[in-house]
Amino acid sequence: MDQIKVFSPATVANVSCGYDAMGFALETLGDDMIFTKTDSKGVIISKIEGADLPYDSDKNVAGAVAQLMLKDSKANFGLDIQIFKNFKPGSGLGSSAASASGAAFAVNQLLDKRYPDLELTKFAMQGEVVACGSAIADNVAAAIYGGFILVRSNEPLDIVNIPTPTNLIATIIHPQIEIKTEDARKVVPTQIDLKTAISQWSNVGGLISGLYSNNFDLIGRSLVDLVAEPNRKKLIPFFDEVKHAALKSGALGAGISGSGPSIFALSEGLETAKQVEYAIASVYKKSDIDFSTYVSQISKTGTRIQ
Ligand SMILES: Nc1ncnc2c1ncn2[C@@H]1O[C@H](COP(=O)(O)OP(=O)(O)OP(=O)(O)O)[C@@H](O)[C@H]1O
Ligand SMILES: N[C@@H](CCO)C(=O)O
Repeated sequence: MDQIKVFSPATVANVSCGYDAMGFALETLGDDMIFTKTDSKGVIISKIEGADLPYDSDKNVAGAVAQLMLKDSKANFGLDIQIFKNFKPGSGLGSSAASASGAAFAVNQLLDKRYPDLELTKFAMQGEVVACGSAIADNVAAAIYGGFILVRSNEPLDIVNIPTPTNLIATIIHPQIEIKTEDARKVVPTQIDLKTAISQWSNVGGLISGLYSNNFDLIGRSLVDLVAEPNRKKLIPFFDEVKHAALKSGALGAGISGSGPSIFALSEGLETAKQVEYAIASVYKKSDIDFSTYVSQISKTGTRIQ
């Protein structure tokens, strides 16, 4: 195979109670990327559409991940990468993770599937270091594994796929302001008290149990974040109003997607998810902030060949 076209999904990290530990992939939103083998070694980024991003292969996460993998595998070829961004960097929807995971997946295909998903996740995490300075696994693991994932351990890396009810639907609103993950991480406390920690890990247990058992009430009760959301929500205009509108219109729960500014809600069934979309869009319609909304199933497959 000399060329491959891949789709790499947008992802919702944290999912309220699981800061840096949980995430899921969206079915309908993501980036397209084309990878072509070249005779000369090295990685060139020849096209980027949809966002203003570095062409320098050391600074673009896709280029950085591809270089690492070509070096590690002692590949006898180079790469030309084209990136078509369908959602903006700094959105909280894992833009850098989509590029990093897309690169890890595509290069692996061109190497005849040498690496398992866990190793691909480790390579893609190095892309997150380029994007925000931290080797965060939640977005990239969700993109590579698909579905809903738990990062059970960072060292050694241990990713667990959590089954999800098929009629669990995500509604997303993305106000068009940019929040860099690096900045949003600075407002999250590095220490929390035991009472807060107990509530947080109880909710993680409740959410995972609810996903396994199709218990929508339990999923809703568990979508609570006492660690990142109270500190980050001030960065997101109308966050409380959007969350209130989502819950009032039938969502099971709502919270910040990744490091924001996107806000996600989870609902039982497409019809409710669309009502939630209408309700939360109404909040931003009253302001002068541009926004996009998405309604999507949780992607079972994640990053895939187009
Ligand atoms: N291929 C790429 N795609 C997206 N961002 C990239 C890419 N290459 C480099 N970057 C840089 O990564 C930063 C964006 O990453 P950041 O983690 O802040 O946003 P995000 O991935 O949308 O957010 P989140 O992880 O919260 O969902 C920007 O500084 C951007 O220039
Ligand atoms: N877990 C990360 C996701 C953003 O990449 C955060 O919330 O900072």
